[in-house]
Amino acid sequence: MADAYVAIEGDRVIEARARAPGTARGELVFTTAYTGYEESLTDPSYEEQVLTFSYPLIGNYGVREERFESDRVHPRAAVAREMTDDVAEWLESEGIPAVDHLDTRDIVTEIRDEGAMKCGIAAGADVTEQDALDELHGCKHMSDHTDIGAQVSVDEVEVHNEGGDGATVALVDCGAKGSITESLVERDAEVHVFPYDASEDDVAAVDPDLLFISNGPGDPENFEQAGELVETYVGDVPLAGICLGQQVVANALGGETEKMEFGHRGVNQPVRDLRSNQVVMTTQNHGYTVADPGDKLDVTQVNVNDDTPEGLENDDLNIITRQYHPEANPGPHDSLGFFDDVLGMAGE
Ligand SMILES: NC(=O)CC[C@H](N)C(=O)O
Repeated sequence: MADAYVAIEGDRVIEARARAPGTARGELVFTTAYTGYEESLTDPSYEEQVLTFSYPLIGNYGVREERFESDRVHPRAAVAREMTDDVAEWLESEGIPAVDHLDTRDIVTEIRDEGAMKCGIAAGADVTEQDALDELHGCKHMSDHTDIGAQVSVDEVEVHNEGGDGATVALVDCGAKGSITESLVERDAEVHVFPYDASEDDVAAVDPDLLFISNGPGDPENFEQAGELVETYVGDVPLAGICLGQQVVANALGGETEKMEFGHRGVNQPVRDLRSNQVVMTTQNHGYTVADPGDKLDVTQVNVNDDTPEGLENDDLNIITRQYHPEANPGPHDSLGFFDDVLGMAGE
């Protein structure tokens, strides 16, 4: 008998097996990644989402903290065809409901047909279908999480590699993956991690060589202050952005973003560089995209599958942004050169 339920839009309820108990709600999305479940589950970009793994077995190489991208699990719940005890126990210890033994192909097909949708989850011995439906009915649209930055950002400035020989980077933490800081520190940068709502004066105090807007959850339009920093510094300081960072930069410089039908999440998204004509395989996790880059930014890279902008640049203003995750955890590592390029703009 089922001891877990997933309720999706249209009030359809799917039966499952509870792997970690509890109730939760969030935007139902899927990733096609076959490795990197620890990285995905600790990626702050998944805040307020319920993550379905389309790969049928999740957890076959254990759970190791060194692969975490932040200090907690961010999706509100996890859904898999089969989840190992390691992962289930980890999620239970984090208080995150998890379910398996359901047809994840069915869920993926539903999302592909109908788009990313709200869902409710109830798992554990005492739950009912109605508990999952109640969660579904209480679920908000992603864009309505207007202060989502506060849920994922540092509260105070953190400095990494103080006194480092390289560039001074102001990284605006909109929900940054830890490996972005690591990639910069590995290249000798002194990284000042700022709260998502840092002011112009906060940033000016460190006299940065590079302003870097991180990845993060939800709608980029809800990160107004980061956009204001971009408007303030454009032309004076080189600018870089990853994922939500690309979207924030585009919005701030006269472009526009929009919600995609179900987004890109996985580790084998092909991206073509329009200048070199080279294709790289990339890690991705986004549900919004740049619909119009505005007149200050050129689209320099596109997704091979659907032509959406994957890279925006302005050589005169020293701006490079990427929609995918060049820090590449869990990989593939094709695009790590991005960090050399952005630090190159900063004079390194
Ligand atoms: N990984 C990210 O930064 C995601 C960006 C944004 N929240 C989106 O879904 O498009």
